[in-house]
Amino acid sequence: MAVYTDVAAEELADFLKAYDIGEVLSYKGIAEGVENSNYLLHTTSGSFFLTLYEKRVAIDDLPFFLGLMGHLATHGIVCPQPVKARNGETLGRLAGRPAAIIDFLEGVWPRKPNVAHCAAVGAALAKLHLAGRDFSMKRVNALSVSSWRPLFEQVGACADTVQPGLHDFLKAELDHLEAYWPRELPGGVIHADLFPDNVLFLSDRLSGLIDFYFACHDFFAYDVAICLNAWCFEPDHAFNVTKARALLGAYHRERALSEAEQAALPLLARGAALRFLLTRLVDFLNVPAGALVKPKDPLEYVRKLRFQQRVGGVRDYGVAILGPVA
Ligand SMILES: Nc1ncnc2c1ncn2[C@@H]1O[C@H](COP(=O)(O)OP(=O)(O)O)[C@@H](O)[C@H]1O
Ligand SMILES: N[C@@H](CCOP(=O)(O)O)C(=O)O
Repeated sequence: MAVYTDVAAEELADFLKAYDIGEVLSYKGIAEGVENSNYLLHTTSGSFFLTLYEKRVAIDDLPFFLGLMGHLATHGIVCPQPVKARNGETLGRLAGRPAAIIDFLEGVWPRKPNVAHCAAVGAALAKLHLAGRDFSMKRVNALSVSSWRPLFEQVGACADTVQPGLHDFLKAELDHLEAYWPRELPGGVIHADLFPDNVLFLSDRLSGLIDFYFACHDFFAYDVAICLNAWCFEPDHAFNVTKARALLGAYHRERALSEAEQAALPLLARGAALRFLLTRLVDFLNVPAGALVKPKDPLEYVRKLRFQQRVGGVRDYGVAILGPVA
């Protein structure tokens, strides 16, 4: 459950006066997600999603996120569209937080992703990267390699209360990544959080991408690495090369991964694992009093990072070097 900010019915009714989406019939806090306060909103005009943006979303970044969703839709990417108030604005303020209403997408996120899901996500990610090439707004990745040491220092010795020895493990990994992080790879707009809970399916068809609140400019292959970690491990923590091959192959057919991107993938996957390990650690150690949220397990990403540390090359992802696309 992620509701950090409660919304009183009177506040909501007043907020909705600025919109042309009918009268409230019901609104309920959403049990999923950990970053923002989300409500499923039913009005006499239909179903919507109301999001109150919390600590990790900077208000100045919201025009980028909301503008990106609008831009991607013009390129055929199915994603939520921000609802404009009568004054044309997509961003408002509710219960003391920046807030927006976006349309509700039908679909279910896969709790047990299969190989077909991984192929669909690989293709969708490549299409998203291509669609973002002419998006005019820019946003630096606030959670790239330069942000990881401050997160590590914020956690400090408390890391060892989560797992003995974790502090030194994190420090060694951070030193390595800062020393070897790639300087130059193809980049552009990336989603940066395309986990299964942010990809909706209707039956076996991918029906929508959601949660663009970490979207930014960074290496395309880094976004691929995030998906390798998020989609290609089994509940018993084993890496599934069939899923990885499906995801990488589908991506490559839409947007060819260069040899340099393929060579960098294992290191990028280590960085992607460390990034989510650090934010999960911070959240795990700092659950706000009274917040209705179930923090995600940092140790899941310790295991994923240890796997990625042992990867020697893309062959360990089940693919030979991906050649030119026919
Ligand atoms: N526009 C939408 N349409 C349908 N479901 C949505 C939409 N946005 C979010 N959800 C649902 O709410 C959950 C939490 O949303 P998400 O944006 O991931 O949370 P957070 O704001 O914490 O990142 C998602 O996993 C999904 O199930
Ligand atoms: N996907 C991240 C945390 C952010 O999750 P969200 O559902 O709030 O977008 C993770 O799994 O650590």
